[in-house]
Amino acid sequence: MMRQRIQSIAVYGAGSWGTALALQLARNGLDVLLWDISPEHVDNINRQHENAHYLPGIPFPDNLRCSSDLQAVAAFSDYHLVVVPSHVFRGMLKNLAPLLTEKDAVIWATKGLELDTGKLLHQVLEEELPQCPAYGVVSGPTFAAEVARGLPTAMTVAANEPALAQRVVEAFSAANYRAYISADVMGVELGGALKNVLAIAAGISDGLGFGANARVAIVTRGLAEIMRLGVKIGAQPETLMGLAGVGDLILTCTDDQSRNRRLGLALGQGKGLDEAIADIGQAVEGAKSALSIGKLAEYAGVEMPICQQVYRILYEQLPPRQAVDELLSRDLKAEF
Ligand SMILES: NC(=O)C1=CN([C@@H]2O[C@H](COP(=O)(O)OP(=O)(O)OC[C@H]3O[C@@H](n4cnc5c(N)ncnc54)[C@H](OP(=O)(O)O)[C@@H]3O)[C@@H](O)[C@H]2O)C=CC1
Ligand SMILES: O=C(CO)COP(=O)(O)O
Repeated sequence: MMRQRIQSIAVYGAGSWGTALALQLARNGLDVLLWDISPEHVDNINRQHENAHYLPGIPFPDNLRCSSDLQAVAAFSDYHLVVVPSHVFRGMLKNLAPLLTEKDAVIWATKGLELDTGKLLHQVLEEELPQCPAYGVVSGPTFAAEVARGLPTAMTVAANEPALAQRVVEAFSAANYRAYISADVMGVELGGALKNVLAIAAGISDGLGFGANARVAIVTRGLAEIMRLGVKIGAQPETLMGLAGVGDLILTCTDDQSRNRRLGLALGQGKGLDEAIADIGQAVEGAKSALSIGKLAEYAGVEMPICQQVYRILYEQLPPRQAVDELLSRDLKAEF
């Protein structure tokens, strides 16, 4: 299908990431309407011309506005970027379903799996929005605060229609921002979901006071888990070795801006799960994905020992130090 350059876009979720992406698109000249579920949050944003709660000190340009009127936002553009946390992804699409038609293209930046089913988000989208055949996902090593400040960033855009990927890449790309085209929707979304669980593992290791060797062992053996599952369910290995795979894995396992890594640090230092998540006060997707990855791994018939230990620490009260001992005492085997 021929697609014109994207001139306007509706963005759903005025949290850190939805706002940062909306800023990037607006600075590139698109008309952007940002939706949030909370009318109070929307009022504050429109009054202050910034998202003081999630990204303080970053002014909104005039072509970025905010609304809590879902019907008006959905009617604003034929392009829809969903950036709500994964546990409300299906509900968001259900609410959008009566408002969208086949002319609408849906892109998401959410990283995670569906909580109860372990489904990938493109599967949820196909179930909830069968009338929207064109869809895609954006992902990569992209901390919201850095994107909001205009710092150099690269990411991957995968879509089931090449012209859509091309137009979304153009919409985001600028002197400070480089987006790459991909056709591997599954690989891009899987990389983004799995790295969050592994970032919790890296944080736990650092929280326990283990060193650089342990952290990088987790990154590398974590990548082996991502590759094993990804290749088994049909992702392209190159995608998992790219920005949305190993790139994002390294970023979130090694930098304290990551909320998933910070959850791990807190657990390793002896904090409880609920307290640690409350202290962070934002989406910590890995805590949810740790629950659903087990289902996907079981379905695919692959072993994911690090992800499994994270699950047991979070939900079966396994002491972090014992989890590490168990990982180190597994049967010796070939690396690949
Ligand atoms: N932050 C980052 O650097 C990056 C985040 N991501 C991904 O983006 C997704 C969103 O994360 P992020 O923006 O960081 O999270 P935040 O915690 O910063 O914001 C969450 C957003 O979701 C909204 N929300 C909460 N509940 C609902 C609901 N029931 N219906 C609709 N909206 C709801 C919140 O609204 P309210 O504030 O009004 O409660 C808020 O706008 C996650 O999947 C994350 O992994 C991906 C790349 C980078
Ligand atoms: O996905 C992210 C960066 O690419 C953000 O990571 P956290 O959700 O761990 O903060």
